Amino acid sequence: MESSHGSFSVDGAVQATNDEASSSKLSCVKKGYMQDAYIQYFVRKPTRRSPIINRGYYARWASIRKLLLQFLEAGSSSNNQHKKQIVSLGAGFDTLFFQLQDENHAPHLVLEVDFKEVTSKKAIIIDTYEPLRAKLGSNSDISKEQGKIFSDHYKLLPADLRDLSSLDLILDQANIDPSLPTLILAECVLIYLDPDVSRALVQWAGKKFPNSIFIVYEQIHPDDGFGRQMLKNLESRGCPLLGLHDTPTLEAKIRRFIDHGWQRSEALDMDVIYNQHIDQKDRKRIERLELFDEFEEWHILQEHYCISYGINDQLGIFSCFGFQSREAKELSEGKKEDIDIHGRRQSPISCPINPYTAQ
Ligand SMILES: C[S@@+](CC[C@H](N)C(=O)[O-])C[C@H]1O[C@@H](n2cnc3c(N)ncnc32)[C@H](O)[C@@H]1O
Repeated sequence: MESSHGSFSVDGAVQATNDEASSSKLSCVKKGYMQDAYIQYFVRKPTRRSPIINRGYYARWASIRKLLLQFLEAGSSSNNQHKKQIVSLGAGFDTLFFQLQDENHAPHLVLEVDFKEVTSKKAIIIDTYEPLRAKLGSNSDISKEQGKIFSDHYKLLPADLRDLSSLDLILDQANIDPSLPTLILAECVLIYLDPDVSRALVQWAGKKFPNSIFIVYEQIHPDDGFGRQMLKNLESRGCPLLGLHDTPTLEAKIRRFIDHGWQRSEALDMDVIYNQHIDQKDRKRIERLELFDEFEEWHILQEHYCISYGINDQLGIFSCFGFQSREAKELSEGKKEDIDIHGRRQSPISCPINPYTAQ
């Protein structure tokens, strides 16, 4: 089918990146990097990935998981317990909803959005495998042809993210309440969109959700040797990183939020996140899983991925959300020992401390 916005080959190739992501996640799970009882159902031909790819996916999973848990905990100590929502844009075959159900962390509502080609396949798989279908609860309605699932706490709906009016429509269909604390996730998604489109999407979300965190995981630094090669590789596979030149630095990722209506924003590259913000014990555990000698490539690779987030906090529940500010708060409250990655004791710092924080 020809998309109204681009050629079949580009949309088809971008959709195929989801199969690759699922396959890499399964490879990680099989090697013991992380647990996910559900990703197996979404991968037809399991493939073993190299240690560097496995470690990269683990870093991505662990860092997003850390932010996600912060979001789910935010405001829980106050008298007004808020229902929470997750809206995953370009969710692909992500199994987050199913994992959170098992862990008793599931929020009030999870809405996943992707191209219809992807949501139809996801609906078929969920309908086929009982362990997935059972998680939807008894009150569920699956339409495989339309790529739609409606259940009490999980909705899967098709939309093209380039069409904001269709997004408005599906938020209504999914019964999303824009005033509730909402986590918007875009993992390896915005970078495939034209920069005008991703800016419009960021602005749309910022206006729509006054109490929200918008987390973006994607590539950065197109202008060095590694960055140019990364661009070339994806272009040759038919899915160019259309947004990379528009947001080539951490500052640019932050500006995309701040210039489009978000109250606060932070951005960190994955090398920093992996070294400083992922649980050290778990990092040590996964570093023993496979023989690993590609240290130089590893650092370069990680420097070319980043996480940025925008924060809208009308309710005042996200004041210490984020990698740096949250930890700084724990430090200043004496809940945590302030030791850097070299084991040196640091002086106390107050929240927030990220040099890239913009207000
Ligand atoms: C690399 S995959 C990532 C999937 C998932 N977020 C993850 O991290 O595993 C990118 C996903 O974004 C979706 N996507 C890209 N452009 C889109 C658009 N314009 N509308 C809807 N979905 C889109 C693709 O179909 C694909 O499933």
